[in-house]
Amino acid sequence: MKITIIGTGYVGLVTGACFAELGNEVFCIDIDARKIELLNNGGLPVYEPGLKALIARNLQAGRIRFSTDLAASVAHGAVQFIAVGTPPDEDGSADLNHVLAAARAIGRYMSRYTLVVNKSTAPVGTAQRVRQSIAAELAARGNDAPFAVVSNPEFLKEGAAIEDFMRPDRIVLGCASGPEGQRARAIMQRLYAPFNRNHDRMLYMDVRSAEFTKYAANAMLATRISFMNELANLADCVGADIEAVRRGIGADPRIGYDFLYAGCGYGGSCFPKDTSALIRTARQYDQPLRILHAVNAVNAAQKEVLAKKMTARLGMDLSGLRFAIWGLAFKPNTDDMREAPSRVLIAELLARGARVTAYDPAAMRAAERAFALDLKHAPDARARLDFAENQMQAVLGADALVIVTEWQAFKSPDFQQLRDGLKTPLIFDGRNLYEPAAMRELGIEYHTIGRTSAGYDESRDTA
Ligand SMILES: NC(=O)C1=CN([C@@H]2O[C@H](COP(=O)(O)OP(=O)(O)OC[C@H]3O[C@@H](n4cnc5c(N)ncnc54)[C@H](O)[C@@H]3O)[C@@H](O)[C@H]2O)C=CC1
Ligand SMILES: O=C(O)[C@H]1O[C@H](OP(=O)(O)OP(=O)(O)OC[C@H]2O[C@@H](n3ccc(=O)[nH]c3=O)[C@H](O)[C@@H]2O)[C@H](O)[C@@H](O)[C@@H]1O
Repeated sequence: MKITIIGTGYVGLVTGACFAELGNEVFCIDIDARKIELLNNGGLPVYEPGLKALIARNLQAGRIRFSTDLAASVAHGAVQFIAVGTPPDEDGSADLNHVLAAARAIGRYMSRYTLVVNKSTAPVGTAQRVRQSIAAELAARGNDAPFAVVSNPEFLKEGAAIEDFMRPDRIVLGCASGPEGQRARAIMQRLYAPFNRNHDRMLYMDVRSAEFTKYAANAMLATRISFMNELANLADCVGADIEAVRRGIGADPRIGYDFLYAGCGYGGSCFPKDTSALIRTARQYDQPLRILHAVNAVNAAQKEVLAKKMTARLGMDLSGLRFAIWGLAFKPNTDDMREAPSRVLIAELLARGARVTAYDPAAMRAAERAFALDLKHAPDARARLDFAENQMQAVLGADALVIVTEWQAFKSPDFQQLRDGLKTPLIFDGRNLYEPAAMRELGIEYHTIGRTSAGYDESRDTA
């Protein structure tokens, strides 16, 4: 099938590359000429495992191409995917400017039946606005080419994007009813057929429900994390081990094990933005989402938890101390620094006078850019932040190690070397990577998120 993808970010690139891999002819377009040039030269604007090779293979086979030429790209596809960003507006709502600009471009250049598929995460009612934008452009040039707009939200995770796309749990498709919807549905069914060989993963629904489903999914996942983070903080107080609790509740199939890891808060471009956008939608309808407000507030506080544990142990004034930070990206296997908990932690440590040496396997360059921005008005603090070439170098002579992202390479380090490298054998772990008992045996003072049970002093209990 001939497919156009508008927007070559995480979602557009993965969607385009995966459809090309299945034999489709894919035309990817972006307004960012630098990105397109990079892609045409074999580069990749994002770090995503496996994506570079997948794109290279399909570029060579002539099944995918990249351009800034809107007219040519719209002329190419019978199916046009919109996969542009929907960043938060100042009031937290989703900014639809990019989506509607893409819609107008389609309306400006299409000349035959076109199926427009919105993959960007956008509030209920967006497909309707996309439809209106296209219709207005068509009318302006007296063209009556037929088209349909469907909603096909994306559920991939960064770091596992290709696997998620190629083996989706479900493919949500929101179509209108009637013959127009039937035609769109048949095309999408054909396009996604290779994903449905063993069992049908397509979930058909009306457009507004599909749009809503995307926000509901992210809100549910964010809620699970904030819920566990609150329980972890309480577990620290009562002397319970949140890991044991996670296993204990996860064994109930009604709860399940996934997305119950306590930590130093969720980040990324999606949970923070999508929960805020849903809250904003609810406010518009005077139907406040009280739980989601709490989810966001808990997450904001959780990003401060590591710094709080550090000041409780080391005092409020951290000047004269140097901390090694392992992990800067908001999660492993990505270089994405958007809303990363490391940004809150490092800003706080620097504000308290500390020096910081940070290391991340993939996000160093992105981090340098992020901190240049965050610390624009604090050159003195910026001067106390540097980056190490590897994880052990960061640790050498540091007063403590702080773990913020759970990269595989941090899970089994040489603990003797780690202990000997640190000036003080002290670890603050925001991702609960190690067994507290093993750390005790090694003579390392180990602070976790909700795992202090073994060191709990029962004499603290009141009658
Ligand atoms: N990043 C992720 O893991 C996921 C993101 N989403 C959603 O997918 C959408 C896209 O997200 P990302 O790929 O992360 O965004 P991104 O910011 O990485 O990429 C968006 C791209 O769209 C381009 N663009 C903007 N306006 C354009 C226009 N008028 N014409 C052509 N290109 C244009 C930008 O230059 C940029 O390259 C968002 O709504 C996001 O919430 C959904 C699931 C997963
Ligand atoms: O809409 C989106 O863009 C995407 O948002 C998330 O994907 P992503 O943000 O890439 O990454 P996640 O793996 O969900 O992690 C998000 C954050 O939650 C944190 N997290 C995750 C799981 C957990 O148990 N505990 C926890 O603290 C991670 O450290 C990370 O900071 C969703 O998982 C995807 O399904 C969705 O498509």
